[in-house]
Amino acid sequence: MNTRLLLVGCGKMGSAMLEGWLARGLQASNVFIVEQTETAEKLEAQYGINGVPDIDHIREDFIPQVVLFAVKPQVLPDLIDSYKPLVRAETVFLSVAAGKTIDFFTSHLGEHARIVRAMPNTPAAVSRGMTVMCPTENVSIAQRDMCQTLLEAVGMVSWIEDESLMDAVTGLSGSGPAYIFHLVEAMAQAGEAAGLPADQAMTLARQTVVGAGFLLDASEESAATLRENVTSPGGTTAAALNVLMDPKTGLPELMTRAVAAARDRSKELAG
Ligand SMILES: NC(=O)C1=CN([C@@H]2O[C@H](COP(=O)(O)OP(=O)(O)OC[C@H]3O[C@@H](n4cnc5c(N)ncnc54)[C@H](OP(=O)(O)O)[C@@H]3O)[C@@H](O)[C@H]2O)C=CC1
Ligand SMILES: O=C(O)[C@@H]1CCC=N1
Repeated sequence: MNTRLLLVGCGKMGSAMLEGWLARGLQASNVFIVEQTETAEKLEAQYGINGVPDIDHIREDFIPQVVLFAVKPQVLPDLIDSYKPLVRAETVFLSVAAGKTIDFFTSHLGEHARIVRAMPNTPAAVSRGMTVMCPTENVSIAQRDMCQTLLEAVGMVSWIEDESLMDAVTGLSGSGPAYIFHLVEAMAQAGEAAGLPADQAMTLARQTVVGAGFLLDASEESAATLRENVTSPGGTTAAALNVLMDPKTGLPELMTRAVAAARDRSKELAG
């Protein structure tokens, strides 16, 4: 947790990771954050971290080991070239931007730049994230280990060699937390439709998803077995699952389309 880190963009995903790292002992003095002026000032007040409005304001003797791009993919083309002076063997560029390919980074930063394309998710804020990473060949073992340590501090890490899978990763675990939050909304809405008061329906939906998540985490059983444990033959759950598991109109079909839509959007964001 002593990595010298330059965090470019500290919005929802950047701050989710940062909060996880600070909770794990990342030293604020080892971090610079590039953000719009007002946000930089707020972050400085909130975390005691050096916040600067652009790369030109970084202390000259600050040589980052990791430059983490956590800005929207759409703004990356405008700012990426200004980071070229930071290219050196000891610096790895870690991007979490959806869709932005390794080719995009090498075309702007040059072939010598060491790049790791990553896809985390927001549960990183509570150290329960899922991050998948894909490195360029020139990323050293030590640099891979450094990225692994950073991201492992905020959840689980997995590496892939085939970069083309990053779009599917984005569609599943990158965007996935939103599907679960929407499930809570849908369950609450359904509870209301079944006759419960709105606030009670939301409490029940929320706690059911939280409880099921904890059970999944604590148990060594598969998701299928945990589902079966709830399902009495001829009972209420079976009646609901007949609807949810319908091969034509059920959740698997709907989820397949949702993940494919996210995957396809990730491909488009490559630009
Ligand atoms: N949110 C998520 O669940 C996940 C997001 N990602 C990826 O993370 C990246 C960030 O997404 P997210 O955090 O949701 O987006 P946000 O808009 O919340 O965060 C981006 C931040 O970057 C700031 N910013 C804009 N321009 C610059 C600049 N030139 N220099 C420095 N900072 C700048 C924005 O400031 P301002 O708002 O003032 O413009 C904002 O605070 C995206 O590429 C996304 O694909 C990956 C996995 C999950
Ligand atoms: O919605 C997005 O584009 C980003 C990438 C994954 C999650 N959020």
